[in-house]
Amino acid sequence: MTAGQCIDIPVNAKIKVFTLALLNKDDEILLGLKKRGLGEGLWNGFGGKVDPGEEIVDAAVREVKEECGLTVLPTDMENLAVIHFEFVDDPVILEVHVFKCSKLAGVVEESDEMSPKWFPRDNVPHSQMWPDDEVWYPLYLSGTKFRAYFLFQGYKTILSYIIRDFYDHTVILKEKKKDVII
Ligand SMILES: Nc1[nH]c(=O)nc2c1ncn2[C@H]1C[C@H](O)[C@@H](COP(=O)(O)OP(=O)(O)OP(=O)(O)O)O1
Repeated sequence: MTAGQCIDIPVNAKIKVFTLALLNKDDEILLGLKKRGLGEGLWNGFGGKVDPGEEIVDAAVREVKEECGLTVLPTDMENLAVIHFEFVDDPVILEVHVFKCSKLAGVVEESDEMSPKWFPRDNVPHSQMWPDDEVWYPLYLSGTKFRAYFLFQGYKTILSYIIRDFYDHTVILKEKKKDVII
């Protein structure tokens, strides 16, 4: 999906594309404690920037290998969501492509960037995760594909968000703090 296809951000917005992989085994999800960079100190899925010319799904596969040692195949990566994050006073909007995958090979290994750990899928440490995760996590659990837009003030406060059905763009969830215009 490109910026022009998202109805909640300006067509000419400056976009940086990222991946985020949610890896499942039985009733558990593998999260990594981020050791550095964006989201340091938070439990998160595995992912990062898409390199120039790289397919988004290939970037997702590469980041999984780099960050937790597991091997996944592009064909087993199911596109769950596209989430746009805007930060007040930052002209760059992050476009995060979220994949889920249950076919995992290899051994989980700690990396320079992430310390991985399995959690029960219905009991993840939301107080130590990005605040948006708590909003959309139920959709992941129910297997609902979605598109979302979050407006942040700093990295801890969500000013507004809107979550839409992936296919027909109908609004699933929406909230905004008073006085925020979206
Ligand atoms: N609000 C948010 N909620 C969330 O759950 N994940 C987010 C998020 N904002 C960003 N992310 C994810 C996307 C991506 O997987 C990760 C950030 O990627 P990084 O900065 O770690 O990229 P790279 O691994 O390419 O970085 P370097 O290797 O340090 O260049 O955080």
